[in-house]
Amino acid sequence: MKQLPIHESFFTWQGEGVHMGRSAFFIRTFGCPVKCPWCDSAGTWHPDYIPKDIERQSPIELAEMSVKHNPDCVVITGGEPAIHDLTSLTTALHERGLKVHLETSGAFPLQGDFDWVTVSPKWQKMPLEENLRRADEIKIIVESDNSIDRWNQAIHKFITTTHVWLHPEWSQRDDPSILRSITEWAKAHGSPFRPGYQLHKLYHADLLDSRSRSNVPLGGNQKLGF
Ligand SMILES: Nc1nc2[nH]cc(C(=O)O)c2c(=O)[nH]1
Ligand code: SF4
Ligand SMILES: [Mg+2]
Repeated sequence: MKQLPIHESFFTWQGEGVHMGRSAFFIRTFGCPVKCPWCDSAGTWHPDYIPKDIERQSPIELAEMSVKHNPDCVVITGGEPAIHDLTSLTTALHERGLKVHLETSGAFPLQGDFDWVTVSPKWQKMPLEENLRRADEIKIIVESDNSIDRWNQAIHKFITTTHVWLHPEWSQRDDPSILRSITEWAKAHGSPFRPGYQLHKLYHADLLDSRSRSNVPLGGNQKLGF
């Protein structure tokens, strides 16, 4: 079976979205062509931050590691996991009775069988309509005061889910006008919009597993040369 380049895998809990707080084994694939200026996983793609020791691992090996922890779900994230064919991995996980969740920008066709799909659209590479329709939840990263309005105009026709999360971009998580724009939108529009947060970061939960690597947040810094 085809091996996948893996940036890291670790046991923690899902820090975001509908499944927030559920125990989760994370598999973070290596590689992302989207290149967001505030990416918080730049070690998966940015030339200045790529670790030297990226391993290729087989779907069976990854599934065996996952099942040892008896997690509520296995989250495949990245990077951009959908640049890889994940069919063998999702099969191997399902054969072990595990629920398989995907975190994706939605810009690439999905290959694999997923129990839950989170699409977080990015301006750098727009999501496919079919992925927006398929999404069980959508996560909008609010990076400026008009982010929500712009995304709503761009994608509202393709939204089928009742969970559209509004997350402050992490480097601006204390910015009052970003936070106010989220609160005001949620109050004015109601469902499907919901203010969200990356709760695992407040807990530093992922770092408690020594197999996790520290986040590399670009924080919108254009000088980092992505
Ligand atoms: N605990 C935890 N929850 C998460 N939910 C989505 C994550 C991601 O990086 O895609 C993430 C992550 O990196 N850690
Ligand atoms: S935020 Fe996600 S889509 Fe954007 S560069 Fe980082 S890994 Fe890629
Ligand atoms: Mg993360």
